[in-house]
Amino acid sequence: MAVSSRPTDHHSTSYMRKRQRSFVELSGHLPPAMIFISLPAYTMSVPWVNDIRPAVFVFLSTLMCGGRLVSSEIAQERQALLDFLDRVPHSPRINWSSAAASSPCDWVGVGCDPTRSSITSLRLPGANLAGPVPFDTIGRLTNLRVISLRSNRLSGEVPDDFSKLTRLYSLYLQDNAFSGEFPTSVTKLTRLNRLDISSNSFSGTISFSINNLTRLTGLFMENNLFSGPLPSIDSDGLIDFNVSNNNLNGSIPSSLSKFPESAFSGNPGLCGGPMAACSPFIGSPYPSPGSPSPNPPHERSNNLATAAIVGIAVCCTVFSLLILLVLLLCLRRWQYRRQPAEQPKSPIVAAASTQAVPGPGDAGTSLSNDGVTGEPFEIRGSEERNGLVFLEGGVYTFQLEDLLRASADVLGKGSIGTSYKAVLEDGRTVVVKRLKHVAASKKEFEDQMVMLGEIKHENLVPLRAFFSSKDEKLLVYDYLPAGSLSALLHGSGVSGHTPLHWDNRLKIAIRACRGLAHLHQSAKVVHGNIKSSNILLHPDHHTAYVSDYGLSPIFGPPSPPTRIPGYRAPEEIETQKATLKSDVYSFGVLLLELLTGKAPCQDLEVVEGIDLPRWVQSVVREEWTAEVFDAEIMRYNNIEEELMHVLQIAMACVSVVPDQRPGMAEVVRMMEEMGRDDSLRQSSHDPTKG
Ligand SMILES: Nc1ncnc2c1ncn2[C@@H]1O[C@H](COP(=O)(O)OP(=O)(O)OP(=O)(O)O)[C@@H](O)[C@H]1O
Repeated sequence: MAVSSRPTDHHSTSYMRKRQRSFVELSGHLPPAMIFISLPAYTMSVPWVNDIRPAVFVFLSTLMCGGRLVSSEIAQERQALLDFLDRVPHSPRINWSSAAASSPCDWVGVGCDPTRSSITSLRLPGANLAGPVPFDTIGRLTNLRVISLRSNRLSGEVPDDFSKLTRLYSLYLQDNAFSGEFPTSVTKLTRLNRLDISSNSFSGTISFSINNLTRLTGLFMENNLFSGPLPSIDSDGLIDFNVSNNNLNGSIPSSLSKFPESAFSGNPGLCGGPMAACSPFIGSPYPSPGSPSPNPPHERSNNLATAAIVGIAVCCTVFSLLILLVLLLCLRRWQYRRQPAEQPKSPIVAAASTQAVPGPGDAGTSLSNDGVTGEPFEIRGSEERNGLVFLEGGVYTFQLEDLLRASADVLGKGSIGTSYKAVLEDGRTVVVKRLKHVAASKKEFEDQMVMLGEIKHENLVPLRAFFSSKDEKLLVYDYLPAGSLSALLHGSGVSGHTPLHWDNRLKIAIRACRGLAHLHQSAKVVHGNIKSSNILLHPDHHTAYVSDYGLSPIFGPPSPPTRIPGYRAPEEIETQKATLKSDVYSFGVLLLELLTGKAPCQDLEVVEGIDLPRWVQSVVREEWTAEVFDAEIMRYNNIEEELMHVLQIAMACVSVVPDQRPGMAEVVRMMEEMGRDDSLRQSSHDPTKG
């Protein structure tokens, strides 16, 4: 077959697969321009399309470029890229082909505009690039919006012709060996939104011309050798700023004093702002050009007698020590008062943060998407950033643009959409759920999300943010690296099945039902989709968090037909409406799943899994109760009583008649009755305790 005879390159194939998974590209609801971008990525999954891609490219280019084979602009940009690669040592995975029919838009790390007529992004993080960036190579790519050359071994100065990249809005050069003075060429890029030159060897003073970059939201210059005073930087739009670990000195300009101490630490000569107060001898911040320059210290000293200077110095030192002492005391009092009001760190975020930052080679696979925009709107208790609404108590500071640029892996396709693990440029990981077939109006959707965002419980996965436009509905959650109960019990994809002790099963059950009881009682919210893939776990494998709650109202009734039938109560299947009591039924099935280790029926058509309640009933009726339990947990001693107790609770939950099922609070009470829960209750507020 043509497919097998075609030479394949492992790296480019895996890159293309990653491109396919970018959640922006996988849209079924994107604006037409974005669908056009997506098309090449989609087609990669069809092998024969891959074979005819070069021909199709030539044909389309001919059409679009009025008969010319490739537009002259992209041809020049293509040559600039080849010149760059020719002169810079690089990893073999960058296999850009100089063959005439090869479009740069299909090359690893290169992104183009929707008409494929110009190159708009160059992302080569961790690509083993070494040595200086040659002049007159990247500088010729004047249509670039994003450059990411981070985590390489690039050295020397940033070429002057970077100043020609005036359309650039993100420049990531961190984690290289660049040196020389502050790269003033970048201060001509007035559209820059993010500039990261951290972890390099830049030296000298930070140029005041940085103030030309009026659109900056993130400026990262930490871990360099910058010295001298910090210029007064206009920080109105700046959200992220860092100059830590340099050799800067002098007082921190008031415009920057809103940033935390960590943004300045590691500069022993810096003072003022969030750092210790300056001594009266330390000059005011680096003046802006044009402002009268203060007398240099040596001139002043010439005017004073040595004895007077010594006298003044001693007095001032004593005086400043006293002031410092008073300030420290005030600070301690202030911190003491502030402590109880501080937002507790979410255990989920803590768990997520234990996840390693992805390797440099993992990133840089998604496209920015100018097509996804939402009208700004105001919602009480939330913060809107570029269409992305962060809900109350939010712990994230990224923007929609960052999310769209993040590399994304499909975690799974569920009944209501697809979930992606999105790794942001700064290494943070979140889960983005892209919903499909939402029936609610924009207002209803937003109201429901804001209401869900207000629900807080230690066993519920909090909804962090959402995005809503006519064609697109996205939800953002914390990423839980340990995955779901379903994956642990039944194995998932490559990860095989992991044994789960009875103790842990019991703790998971108790914690999940506490989360559900909170939903039902305090928030009066029906979960609507309880199942083991919606019970997410802490790496300790016994702390559980219930996810995906309260989404039913935005879909129907009828509820999405693809919901797993094995968890659905008989009346729910009939009426297509989830209720508090149908949740109890689903939780009963979940308990049976924990007891039996068997997966409930997944699909009514393809017989997969079993009708757990009916199967358990039939086995128990024939007095083979012991056969019900998972052989894996039967290895433990003295647990029979607990097994029977949980089995009874489960069977009560799966009663056919809804009124005969207990309420969720009652289920919690019965589960806690076993007396196994004391340690849980103590530790439940402290995620560090087992
Ligand atoms: N916050 C998260 N952290 C880690 N994994 C998650 C997270 N949310 C979902 N997942 C996992 O991603 C996969 C897909 O989840 P998704 O919720 O889209 O589908 P589902 O749970 O299988 O079905 P449904 O859409 O009906 O809830 C599942 O294996 C789920 O356990």
